[in-house]
Amino acid sequence: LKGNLPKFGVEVEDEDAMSLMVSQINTWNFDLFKFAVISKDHPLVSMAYVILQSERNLLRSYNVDPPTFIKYMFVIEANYHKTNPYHNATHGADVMQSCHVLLGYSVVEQVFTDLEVFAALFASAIHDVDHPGLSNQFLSNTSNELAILYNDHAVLENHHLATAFKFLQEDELNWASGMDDKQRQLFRKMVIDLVLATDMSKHLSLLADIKTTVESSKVAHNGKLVLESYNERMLVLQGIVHSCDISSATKALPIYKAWTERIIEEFYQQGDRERDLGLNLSPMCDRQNPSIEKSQVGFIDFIVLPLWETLGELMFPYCQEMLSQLNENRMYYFSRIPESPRCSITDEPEERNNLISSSEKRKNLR
Ligand SMILES: CC1(C)CC(=O)N(CC(=O)N2CCC(N3N=C(c4ccc(OC(F)F)c(OC(F)F)c4)[C@H]4CC=CC[C@H]4C3=O)CC2)C(=O)C1
Ligand SMILES: [Mg+2]
Ligand SMILES: [Zn+2]
Repeated sequence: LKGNLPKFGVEVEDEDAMSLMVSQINTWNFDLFKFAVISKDHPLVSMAYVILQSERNLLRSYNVDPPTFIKYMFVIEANYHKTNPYHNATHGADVMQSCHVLLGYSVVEQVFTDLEVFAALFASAIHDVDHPGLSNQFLSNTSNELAILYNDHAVLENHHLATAFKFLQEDELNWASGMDDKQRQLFRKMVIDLVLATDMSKHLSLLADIKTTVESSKVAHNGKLVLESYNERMLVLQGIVHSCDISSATKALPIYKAWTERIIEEFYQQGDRERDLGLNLSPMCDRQNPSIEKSQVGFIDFIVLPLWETLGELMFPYCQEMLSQLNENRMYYFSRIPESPRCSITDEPEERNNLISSSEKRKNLR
């Protein structure tokens, strides 16, 4: 099945522009939005092919037939909703590329087996497939069939996994047929553990477990992490994938702002539906009461910074650039938090006299 595959997995207009972008594939500030345009709106197919085939040669290591893998990735990409402002194929490609960068740092390189690296990159690529642009809470509150199917537990994350593995059952998409049973079983177990760890309701327990590992982790003399058990190794990989899933605030400001606009619009669209359904609006979902700057500062302070600080300790001296960018980005939004709306009674005395008292108003209205 050695069809002559295009160099980047997909046909592109401008091979030179694509080659130039691909030469930046190992950088943290890779511009996924530009890549989505240059790849002719196939950012996930081309990202997966470039990383797994050209950069890491992982397809060959596991007898994966490239044309079959590409066909599979086209189906996965087509099952990310293009209409989602945030949870679309570009986000999947972004998390995969971010993961590729972190797994390239020498402190973790050679610590993980090829199969573990393959599982983490594949999990990143499929981790939000068929995302409806709505939260687990919304699906449960509205008794969505997915919430019924998965009993309100990690509903979206279970659905992303089931969707990705269901396609793998189809003969013409089954790129894993070349792996031996033991490898395929372990690969499937790891991908499940990794995608389930992207459920934000698991964030605090995952962070606590990673902190415990950081305290106990022995960094070997060669500066490599020493991770004994499967659970320890999986914990670090879960931390890496989850950190990449909430890495937008660690990227260059223009990229971060673009992701923020997208997630907020997606939240607003959910809020519009909650309003129509007479439900309480979820946090940050009310376009009539925007709180973008405060939410970003809160999200950074409560969630992103604690996680990335811990990852920075685990992978020291790496991830320092992310932490400094994160602080810079925090200041950007913090400095733009609008001061609380001025109270109705102005502090200019003459104006105050013009304001008839509310009881006067009420009298006039009678
Ligand atoms: C209200 C606060 C002061 C205190 C607080 O408790 N929280 C958390 C909160 O309310 N959450 C938890 C995270 C949830 N969440 N949020 C995502 C997300 C992504 C990119 C964002 O911006 C930018 F980086 F692009 C972003 O910005 C945020 F400010 F909205 C949120 C996703 C993360 C992973 C999986 C699916 C998305 C998911 O589950 C949403 C509910 C606060 O955020 C601040
Ligand atoms: Mg998700
Ligand atoms: Zn995600």
